[in-house]
Amino acid sequence: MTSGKTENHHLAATDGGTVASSDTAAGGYAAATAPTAAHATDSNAGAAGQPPRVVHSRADYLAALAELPGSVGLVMTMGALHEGHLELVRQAHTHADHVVVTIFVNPTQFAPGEDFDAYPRTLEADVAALTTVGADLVWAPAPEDVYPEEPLITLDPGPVGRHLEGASRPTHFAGVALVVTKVLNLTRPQVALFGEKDAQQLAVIRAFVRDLDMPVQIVGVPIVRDTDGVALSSRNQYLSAEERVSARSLNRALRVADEAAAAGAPPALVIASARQVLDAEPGVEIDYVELVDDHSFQPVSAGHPSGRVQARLLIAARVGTTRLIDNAVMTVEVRG
Ligand SMILES: Nc1ncnc2c1ncn2[C@@H]1O[C@H](COP(=O)(O)OP(=O)(O)OP(=O)(O)O)[C@@H](O)[C@H]1O
Ligand SMILES: CC(C)(CO)[C@@H](O)C(=O)[O-]
Ligand code: BAL
Repeated sequence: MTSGKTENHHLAATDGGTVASSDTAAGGYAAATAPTAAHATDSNAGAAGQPPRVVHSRADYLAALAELPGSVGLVMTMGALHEGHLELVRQAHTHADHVVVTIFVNPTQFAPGEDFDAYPRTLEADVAALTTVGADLVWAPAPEDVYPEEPLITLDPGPVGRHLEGASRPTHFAGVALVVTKVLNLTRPQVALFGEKDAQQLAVIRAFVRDLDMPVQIVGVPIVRDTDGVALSSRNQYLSAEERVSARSLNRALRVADEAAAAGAPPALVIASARQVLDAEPGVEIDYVELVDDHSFQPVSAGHPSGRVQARLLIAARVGTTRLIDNAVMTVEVRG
């Protein structure tokens, strides 16, 4: 887990934190090698500049995994890859001998009326982007490869997953937990990496892995932001130019809240300071602004033991019709 200080570097738009210039990795890599099913069998397999092997069926995936000697680092994505995803892949290389990336828009985590159909599907560009950072294997399954039979089991994400995203999207984390558990069981990686942009998802996955004694190390990767401070997200593609400017208010709200926290503001005022920024932004409608204890992921509210708390401020807001999330860690002073 990163410290508040480190995380705050990722809040600023141009402060030397991890920044990227585009929401799609694809644009910059248009000329790179097209996807190939041919297996790179030489010793450079998985190295930057080498196209990854791409498989689709479950059987081909299991067979390809069996050909990878040594440890595996897993990066699960829904595709439409950007620098945030590529950073997960880069970090995966530092944790394991081989990097496996899954690209799958998982239907079970979308509720009716959400953007499952509209979600961008850009496999060719994704594979080109992965070639620039290197990956050994890409699994891009169809729904029937992941769910050959209608699942009978529903996973309950528990208290970590019931509020915030879990309240706004009540079936979401059950779907995430299901697909993550299935892919971890099929892949059996030593390490799996997830982004802190989806901080609650990461907390839910950590809880599952801990409570079910799943033999994998979960690594969280700090948020990668664009040069204007907006957290990279595949859904940023939905924004108009005007909405994109409004979207900057999420990061701005986090920074203002962080300053309030650093000045000793109590939790309610930290939250209010962020709300004020978002309320003032035309075209932005708040879903939630909440401060949670970064360990328990429960709200830092009245009754929380007093002292300095490593907290995480989480925002979900609609910018036009696009729902965006963002968050940052900050140290908050709680007085009894
Ligand atoms: N800006 C980012 N910084 C760090 N990690 C990220 C970032 N964006 C996505 N990730 C991580 O990449 C993994 C795959 O995420 P996903 O494919 O849903 O991308 P996304 O950009 O979050 O898409 P969406 O727009 O649907 O939220 C997740 O672990 C997610 O947290
Ligand atoms: C973890 C994940 C790939 C599961 O579908 C998805 O929720 C995502 O992209 O964050
Ligand atoms: N990265 C989050 C996946 C989702 O919103 O479904």
